[in-house]
Amino acid sequence: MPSRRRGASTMKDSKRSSSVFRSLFSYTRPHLWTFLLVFCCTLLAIAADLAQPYLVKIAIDDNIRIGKNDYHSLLMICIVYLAMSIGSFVFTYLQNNLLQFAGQSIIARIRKDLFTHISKLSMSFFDRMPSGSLITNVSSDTETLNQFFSQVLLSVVRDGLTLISIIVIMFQLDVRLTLYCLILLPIIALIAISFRSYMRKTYQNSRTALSRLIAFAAENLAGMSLIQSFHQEKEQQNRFTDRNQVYFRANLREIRTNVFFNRSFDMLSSLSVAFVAWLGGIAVFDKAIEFGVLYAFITYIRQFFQPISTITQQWNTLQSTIVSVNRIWNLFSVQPEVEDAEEPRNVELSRMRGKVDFNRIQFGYAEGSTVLHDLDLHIEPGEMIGIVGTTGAGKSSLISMLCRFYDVRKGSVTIDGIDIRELPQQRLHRLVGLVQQEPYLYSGSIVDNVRMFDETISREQVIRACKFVGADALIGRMKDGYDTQLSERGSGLSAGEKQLISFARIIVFQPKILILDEATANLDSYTEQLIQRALHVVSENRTTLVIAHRLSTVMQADRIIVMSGGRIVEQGTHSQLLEQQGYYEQLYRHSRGLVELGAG
Ligand SMILES: Nc1ncnc2c1ncn2[C@@H]1O[C@H](COP(=O)(O)OP(=O)(O)OP(=O)(O)O)[C@@H](O)[C@H]1O
Repeated sequence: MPSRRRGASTMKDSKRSSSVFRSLFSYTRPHLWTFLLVFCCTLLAIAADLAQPYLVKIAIDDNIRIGKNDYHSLLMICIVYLAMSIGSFVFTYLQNNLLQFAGQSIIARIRKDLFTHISKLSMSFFDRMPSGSLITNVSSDTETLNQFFSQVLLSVVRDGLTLISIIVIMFQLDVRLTLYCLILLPIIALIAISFRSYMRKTYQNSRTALSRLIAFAAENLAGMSLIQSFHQEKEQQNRFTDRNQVYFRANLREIRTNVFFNRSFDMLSSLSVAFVAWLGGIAVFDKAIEFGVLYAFITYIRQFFQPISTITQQWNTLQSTIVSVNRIWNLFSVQPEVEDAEEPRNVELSRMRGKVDFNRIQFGYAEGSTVLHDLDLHIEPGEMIGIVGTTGAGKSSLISMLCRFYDVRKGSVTIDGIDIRELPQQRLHRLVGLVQQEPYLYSGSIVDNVRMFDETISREQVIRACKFVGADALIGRMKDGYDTQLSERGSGLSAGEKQLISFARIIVFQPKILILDEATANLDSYTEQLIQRALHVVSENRTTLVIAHRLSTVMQADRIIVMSGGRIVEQGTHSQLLEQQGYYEQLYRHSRGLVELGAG
């Protein structure tokens, strides 16, 4: 029964939308007084606006036409008219500013909460969610919400009230003429409704074309080095031009539709003025109404179309607000898969020794697939473990278990006998330090990058750490030394330089357990020596796990773990493993170019 199903899903959608909007309004609660003030300002601004034609009507009918030559009253009316204009200006100014203040404060709060929420989510979430889409959530979706407060809400209140007030005043001026004018209402509604859906389509088309264009540009900028090295500039320019053209055309169509809609309303407005002038003119000839009434009527009928046109146009913004709010609340409703225990164990970090045990763990990223099989590994405090294995063997997955980026499916990971699920994650991450293959540097100074923006760590501590790992000389050569500002992702620094800075981070944060993921891959031999020395320094008195493709990196390790297909297949020192003449020995010989892996 498709129709019944559609009905049910529509009900579900509308229930969801209403609950989403309820959550949105919970953000508005602290600003209720501001909104009340905005409402009062709006009322006063509308009153001041609408009083003006009425004042002219009084001037015409009660002063000018009768020929009383009552200069005093006329002057008073002019002064009140002027006061109304100033009042309208002041109240509209206040209304706009207050509303913008409340709207921007709400959006800033939502943006902050959203960022905080996202940063607490588990790695499995980031595996599923492309970062481009998250950027859209944090930036443009919240901006659309802002439009809701600054445009839609304002329009509904201001234009809705204006419309009602105009109708009331028109009825008060002349019932018959008002009723004639209201005949136009169905025509207006028909035009508004038919334009509304067309405008929505053109709006959506142009938004889609724009986001495709942005996504394409972002992807290309990120991969520019690859494009240039493959001489693909021309091809990419052509592809960009195609997308640019699509957006250009979609945008023009949207603008054309808007202009056509606005002009149609203007025409309708002129038509109704002609209509009122004709009917009202006859009524004035017949002395059924006064001339001033006709003047006020014509002015009001002109003002009548403006709010309808604005409200109709806000419909699009309201639609995109609903989409954005839904997207934002979808994100808010995602719960982290890895969570702190209800009553986490509070351990003294300085007392931890760094004994690590993987107790028969099993893990897989997706249901039905297993990446780590019943893996058992016990590491003594201060021991240096090298982890080797071919691509996809499960090395990084094993490390992710210790960092608790994911939770094990079976078994447990313990540090000094404590299950890491019982530790607060914040403590765990102070206990376990990770240096990735491509260390991530943020835009900011070197000092801030080393202390990860933690102001409790002093500049002196940072400098000491950099000296300790041998990064001091390199930083000294930079333009502003430790205050050198790094750009996004630390571009401008070599891989080795980034690596040294990330080692300094480790020294500053003093984790008891250190993980190095391919830290010395892709380095020239001089930098590698530098890094090896730094590695030696930082791993002292720390339990260290080093993942390496190049066996030379881990030959000095206390123990080498050889992984294959998510299992530990061999372990021992370099010489013990060579003696065994097993898988490690094959890897070793392969790495020295003696045999092909798997041959024989
Ligand atoms: N985020 C993920 N989502 C789904 N599957 C993943 C994810 N990360 C890794 N895998 C899969 O898990 C298996 C083990 O991958 P893992 O990255 O742990 O291997 P690795 O030994 O570290 O490999 P490499 O040396 O290439 O980094 C692979 O089959 C891989 O495709």
